[in-house]
Parts: sequence; C-alpha cells; structure tokens
Amino acid sequence: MGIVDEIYRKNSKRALVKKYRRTRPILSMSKSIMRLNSRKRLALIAEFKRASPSGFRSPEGLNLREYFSGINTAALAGISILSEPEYFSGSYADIENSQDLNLPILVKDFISTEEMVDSSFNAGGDCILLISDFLEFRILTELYDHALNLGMDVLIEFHDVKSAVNLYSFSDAIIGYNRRNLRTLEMDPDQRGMDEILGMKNRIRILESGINSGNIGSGMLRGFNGALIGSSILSGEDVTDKIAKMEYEAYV
Ligand SMILES: O=C(O)c1ccccc1NCC(=O)[C@H](O)[C@H](O)COP(=O)(O)O
Repeated sequence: MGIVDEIYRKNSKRALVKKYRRTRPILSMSKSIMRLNSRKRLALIAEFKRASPSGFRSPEGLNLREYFSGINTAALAGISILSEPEYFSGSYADIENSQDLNLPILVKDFISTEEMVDSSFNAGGDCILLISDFLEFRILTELYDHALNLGMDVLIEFHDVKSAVNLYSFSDAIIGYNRRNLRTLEMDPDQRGMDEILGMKNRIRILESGINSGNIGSGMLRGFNGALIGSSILSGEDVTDKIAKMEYEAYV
C-alpha cells in the first residue's frame, strides 16, 4: 500500500472541523481563474505546505501569511493549502487563519467523505480537491455534488489517464493534471495525461507539480488556464514574476 492509500485509509481517524468557523462568504476559484484569463493572464494557484512525502521541506519557520503576502498578485487566482497533518504537517487551522487574505482557498487534502467536505467548508475553504486516481466514480460524484450544494468549487485532479475517462461529466469542475504519479511519488516521464486534459475542451484546466523557474517557460503550460505551484515558490525561486508575465491564449 502506498503513502496516499495510507492517508485515505486513516481518514476515518482524522480530527474534523465540526463547528462553523467561516468568517466570510465563499470566494469562487473558478471565477477568479477566469477573471485573470479574461485579462489574458495565466492563473496561478500558489500552494503552501510544510512538508511532503516526496521529500520537500519548507524553509524553517516559514510563515504562511508572510509567504502568501509576498507573492506577486498580478497572476494570483487563489491559494492551495495542504491540510493533511501526518505527511504534510498541515492543519485545518491553516485554512481558518487564511480566510482574511480574501483569496479563494483550495483545501488540498485527500477527501473521501462528505464529512471531510463539510470540514473543509466549516474551516473556511472555498474549493475542494478530489483525486480521481484514488476515488471510485460513485464516490467522486457524491462528493462533487455535495461540495457544489455547499456552494464550493471542486478541482478534480488525475495523473493516470485511465481515471480521467469519466471526468468530462463533471461540467462545473476545474480539471487538474498532476504531473506527479501519486502512487510512485515520481514525476512521471509518462505525460500522456497532458494530451488527455488538453483534449477536455470548455473546462478550466490546471497543470500541477514540478513547475519551476527552469521549466515554466518551456511551453508546457500552453493550453492550460493556470498552474498550481508549491515547492519552487516556497523555495524562493523566481516563479511568480515569470508567470505574471506569461500570456494566456484563449483555448476553448
Ligand atoms: O508532493 C508530494 O510529495 C505528494 C505526495 C503524495 C501526494 C501528494 C503530493 N503532493 C501534493 C501535490 O500535488 C503538490 O503539492 C502540488 O501539485 C504542488 O506541487 P509542487 O509545485 O511540485 O510542490
């Protein structure tokens, strides 16, 4: 069993936010991305995490609020916060404490129950992540519908093209292609998912993982509405200024 399977297995023991701790109405991640695209800008979702199973460690003592406040806002559509505690050293408190930044918050977690969707909502999240490589279509549908009923956005991400076949039916979902294979934790050289997601017309498409100052200008973002970037920004690479200068070409 891989680390991500282990994380999902432990979900039943996770401490969830049962009380309503929202301090503001929901902010739409989808609308924020499209607003930037309408100005011909690629949309950045900047991610905060303290650690990750593939070995990332954020700089000692990095302050979440200082991190986000220091990001070039010209391309910033929203923020992603890892809330999983064991392997990412995250917490729902990070979500709660970020609401007053007034940026759409993607709750980056391994959600598999409606209670976890409710917890993300109660903590102040605006968008949830669902990972189709690990969720049966029935569960994916149930959680997607539940999140939409709460007024939240949903980012459904995949790596394995086999788990992308049904994603077209989630008409309001943001679709993400994760370059990292979450079963091997490797940045997979098999990037067939790129063709798959670029074939999904009329969907907001986000490229995720391993985007850095060395490859951001390589053309790999062509066809995407935006990028979800964590490690390279957290490590101080000049990525946000680069993406702020990159033009988004309207793709249907
Ligand atoms: O990053 C990992 O090691 C990881 C392992 C298992 C599940 C998820 C993992 N990361 C979550 C993400 O998808 C990335 O944090 C996100 O795409 C940003 O990637 P990066 O810019 O490379 O930090």
